Amino acid sequence: MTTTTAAPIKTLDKDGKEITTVGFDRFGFNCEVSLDVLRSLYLRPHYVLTANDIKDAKEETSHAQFTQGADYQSKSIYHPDTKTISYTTLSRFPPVTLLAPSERKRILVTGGAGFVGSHLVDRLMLLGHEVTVLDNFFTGSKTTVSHWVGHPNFELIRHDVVEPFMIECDQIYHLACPASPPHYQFNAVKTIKTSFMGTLNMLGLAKRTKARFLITSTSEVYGDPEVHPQTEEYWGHVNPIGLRACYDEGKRVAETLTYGFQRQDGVDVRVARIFNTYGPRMNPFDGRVVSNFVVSALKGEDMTVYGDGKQTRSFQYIHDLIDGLIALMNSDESRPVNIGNGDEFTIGDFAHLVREIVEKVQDEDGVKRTRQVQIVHEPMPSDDPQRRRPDTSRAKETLQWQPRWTVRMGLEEMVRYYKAKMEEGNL
Ligand SMILES: O=C(O)[C@H]1O[C@H](OP(=O)(O)OP(=O)(O)OC[C@H]2O[C@@H](n3ccc(=O)[nH]c3=O)[C@H](O)[C@@H]2O)[C@H](O)[C@@H](O)[C@@H]1O
Repeated sequence: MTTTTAAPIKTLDKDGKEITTVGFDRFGFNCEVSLDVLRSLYLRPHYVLTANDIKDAKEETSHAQFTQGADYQSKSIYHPDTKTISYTTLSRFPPVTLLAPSERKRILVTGGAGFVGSHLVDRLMLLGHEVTVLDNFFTGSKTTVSHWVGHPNFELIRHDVVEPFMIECDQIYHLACPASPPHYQFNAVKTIKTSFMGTLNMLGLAKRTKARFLITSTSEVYGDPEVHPQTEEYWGHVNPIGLRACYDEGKRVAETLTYGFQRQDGVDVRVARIFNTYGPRMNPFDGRVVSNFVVSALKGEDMTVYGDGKQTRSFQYIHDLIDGLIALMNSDESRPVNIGNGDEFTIGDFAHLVREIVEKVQDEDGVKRTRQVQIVHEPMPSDDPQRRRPDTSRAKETLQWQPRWTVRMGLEEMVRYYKAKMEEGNL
């Protein structure tokens, strides 16, 4: 194994201050953890260990620039000659806070093996809580949480939320549902069933256990919005019979159910409306714009912009979202809350930014490009929203939450993550 000598890359927030921790101590719930420890769970500093391969030594150095310190990542060892991969389990788990039994919560995370879920699980585990993950692995993957398997505070259960599930718990984060347009449109009936029956089952569980219930809703409840930016008061503009309806209307009915249980049964509910979010562990093939652009650019393939590229999105980094979800869960705010980043880009401009950042990382790591990737256009999918930007005044006021990560900083980290995956043979 090579020793790492590279100087750490500083991660700066929107105000130019260095980010060394994420989370905060608020609403009686301390969720602050070291960024370095979190990164060691997803940036895989030693993802490849093959005998006498000089290229690997260089890779270790480049990833080490982002992950100084602890290494708690389970190792995936790729053998290029036989195209096989061997996994080792951890000999040691990352240290988790030792909480008094009265402070330790039993937390259920549905969809906990997905992109957002796995980051939430990392945070809750490091904080010392007992975490149970439910996932049917349709879009989630066991590898996202494999570093916790075997830990006494952790349980991973294959279960589809359309079926009831019994457990004793204090908090439920209900995330389970495919979120990328190609995935949720793959089986539209199943998507709406997941939103409706899954939420019904989890609300039933919350009612019985008196657990606090948080649902991750979406900016898609606003449809193709006629109001810009979107506040929580806006009722939306959704085509109820279009291709996106299975997701949009599914989440709208899930919100309706949630407030039904609150009014009728006194269930303690929280509703997060999440705007476009990106980060490591996004399935590289899930078809969303950030992963598509980064993966194409890294592979030297052309990036595809749908339509003329004038439609807009506002991109939030995963750690900001997790901060927002935890703040909302532990606050007293039971109205819907937008969680998103206000930095709005046209998709055309965003493609240029991604290409620039991929080239920067490749230059830093000494990767030679044979040509510059091109930005090409394809027809726009139906009902694609034209503009989207959150008004996050409510989150700022009631949660004292604001996004800290710049889109550029988050993208750089994500590029390094996919670059590692690529060299591991996983892309
Ligand atoms: O990423 C998310 O958080 C959201 O992704 C989707 O919503 P959408 O905004 O359509 O996300 P993308 O599929 O990433 O598309 C964003 C824009 O980029 C365009 N796009 C996408 C992919 C691509 O390769 N090229 C491209 O131009 C799309 O047409 C769209 O205008 C989901 O519907 C949301 O529920 C989810 O929360």
